[in-house]
Amino acid sequence: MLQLESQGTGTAGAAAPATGSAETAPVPITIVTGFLGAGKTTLVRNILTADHGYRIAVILNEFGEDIGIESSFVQSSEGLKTQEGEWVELTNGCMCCAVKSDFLQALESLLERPGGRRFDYILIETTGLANPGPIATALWTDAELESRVSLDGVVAVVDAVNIRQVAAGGPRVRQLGEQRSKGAVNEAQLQIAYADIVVLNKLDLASEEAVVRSEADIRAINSGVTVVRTQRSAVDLGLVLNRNGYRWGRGGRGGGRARRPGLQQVAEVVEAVYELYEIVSGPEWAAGEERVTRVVIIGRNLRTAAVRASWAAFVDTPAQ
Ligand SMILES: Nc1nc2c(ncn2[C@@H]2O[C@H](COP(=O)(O)OP(=O)(O)OP(=O)(O)O)[C@@H](O)[C@H]2O)c(=O)[nH]1
Repeated sequence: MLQLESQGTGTAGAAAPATGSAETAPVPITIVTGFLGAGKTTLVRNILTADHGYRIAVILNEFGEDIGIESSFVQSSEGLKTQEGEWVELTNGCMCCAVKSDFLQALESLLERPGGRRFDYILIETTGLANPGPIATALWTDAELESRVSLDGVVAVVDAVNIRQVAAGGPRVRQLGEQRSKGAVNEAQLQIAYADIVVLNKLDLASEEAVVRSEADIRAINSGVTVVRTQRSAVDLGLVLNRNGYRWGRGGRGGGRARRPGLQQVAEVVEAVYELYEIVSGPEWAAGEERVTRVVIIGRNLRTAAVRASWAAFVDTPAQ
């Protein structure tokens, strides 16, 4: 069943800055990912220029040799120039920094700027070929950083026209179907798999049939993800910021639910994709219902005997 949310143009509905938050509260981070040319920078620019009152810092995570494209967006929109690794202040108080590799260093330099004002929000824009998993993981493997920032969510921008194939000046390359060496998963799939929300962009260029097909492709990878249709990445910012999706601590996604006393009788569902996991409270156990733990593992070329043996060793009881 499709669960879709249509979105018009405009960025109305931007989330207001958290009120009364302590100066020491962790700064939320949203990772903006998506395949080459999907509309990531357009989304980041929309967020930076929307009337939300946030003081936002953006880290453009550039792994390639050429950092010209993203920094030119800083220059053209604000008339500023930036060197790699240098923070540039925009006219509305937001900051921008392009880094080739070590975004953690950029994050630390941002948090430790002497006399620097505190930021309400941090965006990390990945390159189109990035796997967002290690970036998210790095945020919770750095114990020092973890206390000062918190991963709020992962937004994947998807090009509704080219999600299946790119025909730019060469052989037609299928973004999702592109074959990789044995065991490797392509980045377009990983970006969708890690996402809390998919911004399905370029609706002006895609037929309704292509959009519906794209939505089905997305759901096949990440069935529970929120999909928002956009043109020019114009999305209600309330949907992408402050999702509070990782409230359960290391790597956990809580779906915004907090554990409360008195709810211990509910079943918990843990859904994990690579390093990230989501914990969602299910319904209460019914009277007399057998309380069992089930583990469902989905993957390719799984060796059942090895998985069972590994599980049995882990729990120290025979697997059933
Ligand atoms: N027609 C159309 N063009 C769009 C839309 N969204 C973005 N674009 C254009 O698509 C191009 C790529 O957009 P970007 O926002 O730079 O995409 P990106 O994902 O940051 O690209 P890379 O950083 O190169 O991977 C730009 O020329 C945008 O103006 C849209 O909804 N419709």
